[in-house]
Amino acid sequence: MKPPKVTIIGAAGGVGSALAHLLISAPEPYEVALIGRSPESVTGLLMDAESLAPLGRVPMVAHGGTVGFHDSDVIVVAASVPLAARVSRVDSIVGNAGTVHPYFCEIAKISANWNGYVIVVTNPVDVLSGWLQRHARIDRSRILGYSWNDTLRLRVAVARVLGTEASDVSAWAIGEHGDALVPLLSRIRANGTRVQLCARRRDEVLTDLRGYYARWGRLGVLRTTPWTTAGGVARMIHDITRGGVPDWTASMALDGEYGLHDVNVGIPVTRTARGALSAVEWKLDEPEYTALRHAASLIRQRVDSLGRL
Ligand SMILES: NC(=O)c1ccc[n+]([C@@H]2O[C@H](COP(=O)([O-])OP(=O)(O)OC[C@H]3O[C@@H](n4cnc5c(N)ncnc54)[C@H](O)[C@@H]3O)[C@@H](O)[C@H]2O)c1
Repeated sequence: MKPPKVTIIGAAGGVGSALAHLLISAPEPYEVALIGRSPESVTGLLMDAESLAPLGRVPMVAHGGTVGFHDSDVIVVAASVPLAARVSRVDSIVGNAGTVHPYFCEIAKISANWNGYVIVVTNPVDVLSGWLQRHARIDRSRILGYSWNDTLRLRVAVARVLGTEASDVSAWAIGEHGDALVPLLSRIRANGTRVQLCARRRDEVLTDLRGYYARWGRLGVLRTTPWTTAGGVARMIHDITRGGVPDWTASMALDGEYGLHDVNVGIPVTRTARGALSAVEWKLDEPEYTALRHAASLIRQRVDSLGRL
């Protein structure tokens, strides 16, 4: 059987190159097509990959292009303007919208019968995935914004206060990948058992989670978090192409879930009995609903501000 084809846009960047490396090193094979800002940036990656062969692996990786979108199983959008120190994710909206615009226009031309998926990583991720969703003919379950890092960080923060392993924690952060994040502290489980955090521990968890981006910014390194992000995207690609059951959130256009319509917000994703991906709808408490509506309203305004593709 032909391996799934993954096209990565922004392949020479931190996230793009880490993801390409994970995919070509994965136990299950992928055909990986790379698109960079310049052909040379991709040629450099291919020269690097070539020398892996004596280690026993001949990577299936090549130059990619927009003409290869229609036969890709997954298109990952991770191109961006150069990172700047201490700016919020939203500050890059105009520059990044301009960067992804030509690719989005090509994706918008893909037939509505296309069976592939788009994973948008470029920030602000909810806004850009929502912008694409508004203009592409692709089903909402097939355009996903990458927002799982917040949930992963929440699980780490909860594990820290409970003194347990992060892999034993089930906890979810939904809403915006940004300041309007909605951590669902009412749904925490550790080793399968419901956990009620005391006020002090809740504060510790929220300070840890909400302070992550600022702590990272203070390091002054012009780097995002490519290892977590590429690891998360690689897991999503695995689940998408190999029928796995998601344990992740993604920014997906809602169609009535949580009382919201036509807006991309981070929500937990599941696989239906018919195999499609769909949004999980949980009953939230009132402050969580209010926070989610606030996040949705901010995201919608920002998508509106971008106008037509
Ligand atoms: N959603 C998330 O959780 C998450 C996590 C990490 C990073 N990000 C975002 O992902 C994006 C990429 O992050 P990064 O760390 O890889 O940044 P980076 O600066 O290392 O990489 C961006 C790459 O895009 C390339 N690029 C620019 N214009 C291009 C074009 N027209 N065509 C193809 N490639 C082009 C650049 O040359 C660069 O190689 C950023 O917007 C970042 O904020 C999102």
